[in-house]
Amino acid sequence: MAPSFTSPSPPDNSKAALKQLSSYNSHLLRRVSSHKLLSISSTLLFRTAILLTMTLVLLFTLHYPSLLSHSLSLSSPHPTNPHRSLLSSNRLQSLNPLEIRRSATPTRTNGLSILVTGAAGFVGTHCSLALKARGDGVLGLDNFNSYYDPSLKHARQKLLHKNGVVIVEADINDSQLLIKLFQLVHFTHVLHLAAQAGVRYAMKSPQSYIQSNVAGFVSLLEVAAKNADPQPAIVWASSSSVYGLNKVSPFSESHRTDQPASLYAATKKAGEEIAHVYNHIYGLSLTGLRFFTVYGPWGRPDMAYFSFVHDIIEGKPINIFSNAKRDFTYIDDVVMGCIGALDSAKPSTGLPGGSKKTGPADLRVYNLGNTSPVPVTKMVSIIESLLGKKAKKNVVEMPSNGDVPFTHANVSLAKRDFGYQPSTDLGTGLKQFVKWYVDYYKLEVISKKKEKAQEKVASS
Ligand SMILES: O=C(O)[C@H]1O[C@H](OP(=O)(O)OP(=O)(O)OC[C@H]2O[C@@H](n3ccc(=O)[nH]c3=O)[C@H](O)[C@@H]2O)[C@H](O)[C@@H](O)[C@@H]1O
Repeated sequence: MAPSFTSPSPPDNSKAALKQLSSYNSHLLRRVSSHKLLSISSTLLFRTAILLTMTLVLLFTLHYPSLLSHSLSLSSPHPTNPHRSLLSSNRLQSLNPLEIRRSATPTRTNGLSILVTGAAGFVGTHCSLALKARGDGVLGLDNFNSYYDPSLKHARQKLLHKNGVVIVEADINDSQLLIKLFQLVHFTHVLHLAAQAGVRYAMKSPQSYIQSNVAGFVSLLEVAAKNADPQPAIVWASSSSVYGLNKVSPFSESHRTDQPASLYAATKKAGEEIAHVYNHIYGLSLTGLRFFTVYGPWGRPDMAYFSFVHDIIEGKPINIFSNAKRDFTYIDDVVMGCIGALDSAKPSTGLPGGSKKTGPADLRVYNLGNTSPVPVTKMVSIIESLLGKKAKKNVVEMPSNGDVPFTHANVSLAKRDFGYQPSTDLGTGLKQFVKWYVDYYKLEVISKKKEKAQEKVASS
């Protein structure tokens, strides 16, 4: 009998087998489709993640271009700080365009519109007041740093505010903010006085000099050359200290300035070279003013005459560097010099957007001194007689900390070009300073007394 290949007739449990098979199939199908689903969804997830990342990067770039521009265009020695951009955008939002424009708009025909950097500083305050008083538009900028008591800077700010000058609180390294200011106002001029001052402090805090006097200056020049429309004429504060170890006296602008004695002097000299570059490439009109030991009311507490008055009143000893002489220059004379430099500056010749200049522009440098050096010992005896009190004097050797033994300005160039003629001798100028000092600090004492009296009333 041939083997029968006929399958045995299905057993009776065929239905159960079918059920099993279909359940197996559907299980398989479910596994397959869940695998498919898994791979599809993971692809989707991957793509969505990429899309999301790209969107975020795009949004970030659009929102914070300052991060990129800082790292690309600023030659700041400091690493880019993301907080700075956030700070900048906060400051941008807090700007009041109406107030800014009102402050910067001249009130006389053909008046200038001037951005004064370092407006809460000593020279900045006096210049801003004088410019505003003659009908120019003035907007101040200051970072109110704590190199010396910021309350004095705020008191100067109050004075300026009373006289219609607004100060924007910001750093000159904040290029986004500078750009915004130049968008709001078509400044005809910049009086750039913001700087890290002080000769001897450079040994303690060298980086602050680089940040303000080099990087900050470049930041301002970049914006003035590339973003301002029209490009403003810029007058800025250099220093007598650029003469360094020069022995030829009186100091004239043609003398050598390649031997600075301090980092402060070196950064001011660097500023003069940087000015040359921006004048050469972009046609910025640039005038550097070499100030000679400027003093007067609302002055800087870090300077010798100021601290001597303070210490003599307090009965504290003072150190006098033997044989030191300075061409002390009174603030009102310096203000006249700054205004003369602003008025005589020819316009910049570059086109906005950083295109090359259309012709040569002004590149000038002037001494603003008093032409009459006085020994520091003499300065102290004038203060003693004004205060009616003797100083406790320690006459010591001049320490080697960047100081130079003497300064003496030849100002014939400034006289020729804008009529600069200093007219205040040290005795007259110090008298004005002491008068201010007594008034200013007496008011403080009175207000403290009042405060105490009020506290007593409140506690009783
Ligand atoms: O002409 C300038 O370019 C510079 O003038 C001043 O620098 P400086 O002349 O050193 O002014 P002070 O610090 O007020 O010193 C005045 C004189 O007093 C002397 N001095 C200073 C301090 C001290 O304790 N004792 C002392 O005899 C100094 O040697 C100097 O001869 C400013 O502080 C700088 O910011 C400015 O740029």
